[in-house]
Amino acid sequence: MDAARTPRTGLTSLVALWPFIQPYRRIVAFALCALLTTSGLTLALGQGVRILIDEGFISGSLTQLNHTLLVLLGVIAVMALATFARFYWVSWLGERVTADIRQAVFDRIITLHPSYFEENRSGEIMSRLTTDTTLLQSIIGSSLSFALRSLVMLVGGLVMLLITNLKLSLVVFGAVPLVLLPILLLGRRVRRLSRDSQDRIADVGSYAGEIIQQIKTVQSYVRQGFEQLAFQHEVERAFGVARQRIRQRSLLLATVIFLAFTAIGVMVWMGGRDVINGTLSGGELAAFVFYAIIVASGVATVSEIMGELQRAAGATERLLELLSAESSIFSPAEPQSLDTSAPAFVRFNAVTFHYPSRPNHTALNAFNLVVKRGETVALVGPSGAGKSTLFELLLRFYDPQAGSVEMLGVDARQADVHQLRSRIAWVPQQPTLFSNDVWYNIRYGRPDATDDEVIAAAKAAFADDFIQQLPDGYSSYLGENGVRLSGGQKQRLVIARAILHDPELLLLDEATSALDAESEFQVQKALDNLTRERTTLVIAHRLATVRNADRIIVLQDGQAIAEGTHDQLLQDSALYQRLAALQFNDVAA
Ligand SMILES: Nc1ncnc2c1ncn2[C@@H]1O[C@H](COP(=O)(O)OP(=O)(O)OP(=O)(O)O)[C@@H](O)[C@H]1O
Repeated sequence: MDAARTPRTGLTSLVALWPFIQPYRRIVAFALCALLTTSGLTLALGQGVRILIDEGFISGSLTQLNHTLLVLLGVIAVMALATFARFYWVSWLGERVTADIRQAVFDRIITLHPSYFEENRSGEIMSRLTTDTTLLQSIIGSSLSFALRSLVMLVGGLVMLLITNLKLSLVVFGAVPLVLLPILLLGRRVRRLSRDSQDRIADVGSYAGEIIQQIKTVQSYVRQGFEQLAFQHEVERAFGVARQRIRQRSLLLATVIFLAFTAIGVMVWMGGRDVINGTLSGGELAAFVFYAIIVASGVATVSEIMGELQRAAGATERLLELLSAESSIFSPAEPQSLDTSAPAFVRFNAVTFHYPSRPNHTALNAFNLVVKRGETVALVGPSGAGKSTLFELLLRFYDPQAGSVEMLGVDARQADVHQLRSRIAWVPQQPTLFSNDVWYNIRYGRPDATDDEVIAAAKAAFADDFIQQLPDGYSSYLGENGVRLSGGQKQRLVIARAILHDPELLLLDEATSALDAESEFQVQKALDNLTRERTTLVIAHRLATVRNADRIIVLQDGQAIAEGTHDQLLQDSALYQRLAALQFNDVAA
């Protein structure tokens, strides 16, 4: 995602995480108690050190020494327990909240209108779902608790410093602005670079994702070398930004440590003079140094974690962007119910439509069509005529800019989207299979179907035979998008899926890729079973299909320019004649 497109709201965007943390308030409270306990006890250790030195060593009392050590051991044991509780619950919180965020983001993505994914690369969205959420997990699950603990220790340490010795404390306080100034200056730069760094990593991910998906094309054109170089470029760009970021952070860290420990050195030197003069006890100086170190490391940790928090703020922003994306396709509050007795199953009323990404290119132009129940209508036309677009509108992936698409007497925009889509089965030109087994893939449109029903559907799609021959039959894993099947087999599987789904309206985009005669024959038989007695709109690429259709619509430039049967159109339409000769190899044409 473009860094410039999202506003940088800084750490305040972390506040937006609260709704996700809020359900676990009790655990937060519990973790905070544990955190306060460990911090408090660590601070108390300083007093232990003082007593140990002043009353144990200096007074030379062995019993006092033993006694002090026992108390100390008790404190250490409680501290260990509280640390366990703090670590466990804080990490738990990180994992839990991240899991919830992932789910919320996915829940949102899956309902978004398809054109959203034309504007945003899927790799980027995936990167948000994985990289950004993982970052949040490490922040909520550890950095935040470190930061809180350091902050508590910092404040507590400062108070204890004041109590222990006022004069020396002033030295420490004098050093604080010196330490804070570089943090503020460098921290801002770290934040900007963090966001850039995340963006570059998302680029790397989406680049690799695309290449892996297209691996066969890449290898067939022997473009591995080129892709390696191109990927290297992406990786190096990401590394370049990351290097700048870590350089700034290292600089930040080194500056802070140098300044903080210089201040401690000066302080020890001054304190040492007071001990020599007898105005300060050895134990007091030791306790003071102890607190000063706590304060210094507190400042260092907080400054380091500031960088982390900035990154988390960036990640949160990116996730929130996704979470607040609104689908432009949704059901009305009170949807009209479909009229199952309506004579026209589908009706396009003067539909004019352009894809959101191409506002100047009309895909459908005042298009009219009525499809009666039970009718099979074939769509024919040159490439880009708008045939697939009709399907996309019927499935309500998009809404037309003018006119209306009606199903069973109701404008698609007034109907319940789920109800509308559940009456349709869409068989796209490229069969889509999920990386799962045959059962899962055939059942996709009707998850509650029994095994027998699945097998019956496979038989009707002439797929049962080849499925039986797969290594594990119906339980065979098909690989990503069914890479382990032939083109004709994939087609028959998706036909089986549609048969099982048993829709009232079938939208069929016949495959153009040529199958061998035997495969073709099998697919054709499967399709016959699928389209029988069903309202069907088919983008036709086969002679048999146009011959069997009740009506053929010839499309050109988003308009229906002719209509009739195959024989009529061969007489009347020059365009149809040409298409028939080319696409259907119809010698009569
Ligand atoms: N997602 C999209 N975004 C932008 N424009 C699109 C999109 N899909 C299709 N188009 C454009 O809309 C017009 C109609 O496309 P459509 O896919 O409906 O044609 P088609 O008749 O199905 O063609 P083909 O037979 O080649 O599949 C074309 O000019 C195409 O470039």
